[in-house]
Amino acid sequence: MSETPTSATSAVSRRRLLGVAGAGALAVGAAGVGGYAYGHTEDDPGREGQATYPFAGRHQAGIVTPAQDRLHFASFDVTTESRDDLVLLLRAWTAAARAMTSGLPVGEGVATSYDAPPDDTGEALDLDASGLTLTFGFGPSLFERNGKPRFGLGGKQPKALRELPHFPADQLDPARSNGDLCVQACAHDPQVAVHAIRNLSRIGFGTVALRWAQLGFGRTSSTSTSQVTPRNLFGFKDGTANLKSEDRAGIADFVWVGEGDDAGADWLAGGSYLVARRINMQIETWDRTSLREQETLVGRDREQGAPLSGGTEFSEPDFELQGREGPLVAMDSHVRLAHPTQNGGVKMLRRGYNFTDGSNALGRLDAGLFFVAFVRDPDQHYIPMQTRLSGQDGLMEYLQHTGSGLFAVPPGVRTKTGFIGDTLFV
Ligand SMILES: C=CC1=C(C)c2cc3[nH]c(cc4nc(cc5[nH]c(cc1n2)c(C)c5CCC(=O)O)C(CCC(=O)O)=C4C)c(C)c3C=C
Ligand SMILES: [Fe+2]
Repeated sequence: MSETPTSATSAVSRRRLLGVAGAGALAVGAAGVGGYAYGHTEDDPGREGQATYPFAGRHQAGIVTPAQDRLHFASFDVTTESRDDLVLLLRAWTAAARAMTSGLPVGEGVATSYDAPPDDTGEALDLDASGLTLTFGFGPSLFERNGKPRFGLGGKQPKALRELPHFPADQLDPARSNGDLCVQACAHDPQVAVHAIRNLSRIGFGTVALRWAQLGFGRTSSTSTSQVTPRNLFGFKDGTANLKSEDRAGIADFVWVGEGDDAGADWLAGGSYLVARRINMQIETWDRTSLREQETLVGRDREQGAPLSGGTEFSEPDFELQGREGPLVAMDSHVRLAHPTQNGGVKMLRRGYNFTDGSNALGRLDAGLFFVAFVRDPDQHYIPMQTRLSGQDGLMEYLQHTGSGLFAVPPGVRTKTGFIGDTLFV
């Protein structure tokens, strides 16, 4: 559905661009590809299936951008203690991100010395930008480790940027959790997303080390009303009641960090917080559960995604409506516990993906949902809801949270000389 590029100019492969423009003329050629130049529209999330989304802007791309179908998420640890080296890396990542999101190869592409490795690893050379967005975040450990400030960032750590607390039933694997930096790469084509993380990782050699990574397929949320609601691995429509980019007031209230939200971290204004949770789903047990039980646990019907209180997919659930055995939308159903009316009016922008990572020792699928959400304040807009769900949600019987991370997502790069995180480092 989202695989078809809608922009004729941007459906041009990197190889053709090199052929036409030549390596030395890349910057000129790039301006015509869309997105590489600074012609972005402030706050415009773009259309579903677009082949290029602008990299520069007031906010980073990949948040309100219509969720692409593929994900490669990576978390890195910084291996240097030099602030200058870290800033050099962020500058180099910015240049590479500008190029790759425009459908261009990294650096000089393949047209470098025969005696040296090419700047770009090459597997995306025949592909266009494929709607690639790269969204960067900073973990709490970038600011402080073992009680000591790092990189001169003492005093700049946002108050809400702490490791997420232990939630009931968490079974977190430290090797799949946290990290100093994160990059969310989303694209229509998985090879483009993987190419992006691989090249950023390669550029970072000697400065950062990959800590953990997650591939995702099949978005589990819509972030625009123009998108069809996808399904998760339980077979249910997921994303129906998600916060959508067309809800400008909702996005302003619940996604973007505002000026003055945190006086000690004004650099984060225009940014957001990214919550990542790797949630394993007991697929085999679910597949032996009756449809009645499945729908009761979710609070919606499987076919249409309509609330069990009646109506169609986008009808508002009626939590008061009683059936023969109690409320039609059960007290411990996922939808009731996650609904804004049960959470002090809180709405959330979810942007997760299905995943399968082979099978486990019991011969069961190691599969689930890589939950990603962007929130303005994790203390108000994520932690209370997760506490409620982890403790009371009937679905938890089928879920295991195995990975976790919280990252502050700086605002977008706004100037030609700007770089990711420049509001924090300059
Ligand atoms: C803490 C936040 C949430 C986690 C973690 C989470 C995991 C999770 N969700 C599903 C399946 C569905 N979730 C649905 C709705 C929904 N989920 C959350 C939050 C979390 N989900 C919210 C805020 C909502 C919207 C509630 C509302 O306003 O009605 C749905 C219904 C369809 C929809 O509205 O998106 C499904 C289905 C799974 C399987 C899962 C963990 C693996
Ligand atoms: Fe959910």
